[in-house]
Amino acid sequence: MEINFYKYQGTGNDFILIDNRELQFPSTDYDLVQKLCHRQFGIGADGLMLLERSDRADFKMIYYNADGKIGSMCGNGGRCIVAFAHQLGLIENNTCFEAPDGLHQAQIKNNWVTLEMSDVDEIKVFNDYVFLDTGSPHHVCFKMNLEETDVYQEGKLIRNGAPYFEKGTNVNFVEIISENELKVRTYERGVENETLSCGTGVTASAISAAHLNHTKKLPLKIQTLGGNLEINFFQDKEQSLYKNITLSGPATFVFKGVYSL
Ligand SMILES: N[C@H](CCC[C@H](N)C(=O)O)C(=O)O
Repeated sequence: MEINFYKYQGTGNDFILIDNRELQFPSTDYDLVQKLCHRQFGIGADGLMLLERSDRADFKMIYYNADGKIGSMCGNGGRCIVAFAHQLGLIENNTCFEAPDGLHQAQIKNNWVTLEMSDVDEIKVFNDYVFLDTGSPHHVCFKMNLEETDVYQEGKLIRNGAPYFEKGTNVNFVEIISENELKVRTYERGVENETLSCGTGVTASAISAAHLNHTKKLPLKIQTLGGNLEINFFQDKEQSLYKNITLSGPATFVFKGVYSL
């Protein structure tokens, strides 16, 4: 069997994309997904996405983490699948697609994709961290010096510890740069490592920073190891309600190929 795939990256968060409108991909073969994502034995990626038909939107996004398991929402992946649908000629500049956490509106201009994220109406603030769900679960903590943070070791401990344990969480470390700029580094569950960028993580970090009054202006500009992203939203702080949240940044086609089983 041959698998035609496309490789995309959004600020260095990289994905294998497969056009599965004919449902030819063995979508419950999680070992195969893990193998395809493997950096030494496969194509190599942080995650894999299937583009399928949807009966209520332009297309449907199925997302797997690099460990082969079905993941929750992926923000950079969502931006990349919009660029992929555009490359396939499936959409023009505006789209609405189905993702693990519901319907998403998005816009593409050249290789810049603006993706509307799910509303956030629950933010748990603890002494030394914030927890919220932006389509995927995120633990957010603030650091004075991100360059010196051991994201892998600290992230792994938090991801596997209480109260998350096996189900896990993604873990974000955030440094405030100015009233509308942040630096974010993320340990991703399902990849079980630091990735160069995490879209739902950057979204969670931006909302947490605004919620704690660390930032004052919008849009927020976020630096990740793999490039810059932008976050905007409407904020009703008293209600802990954040809506019309958008994540914007580049989504780039890298190469396509054929994998033989
Ligand atoms: N890289 C992704 C997050 C993937 C979510 C995954 N790590 C999980 O929690 O299942 C992003 O850009 O939002």
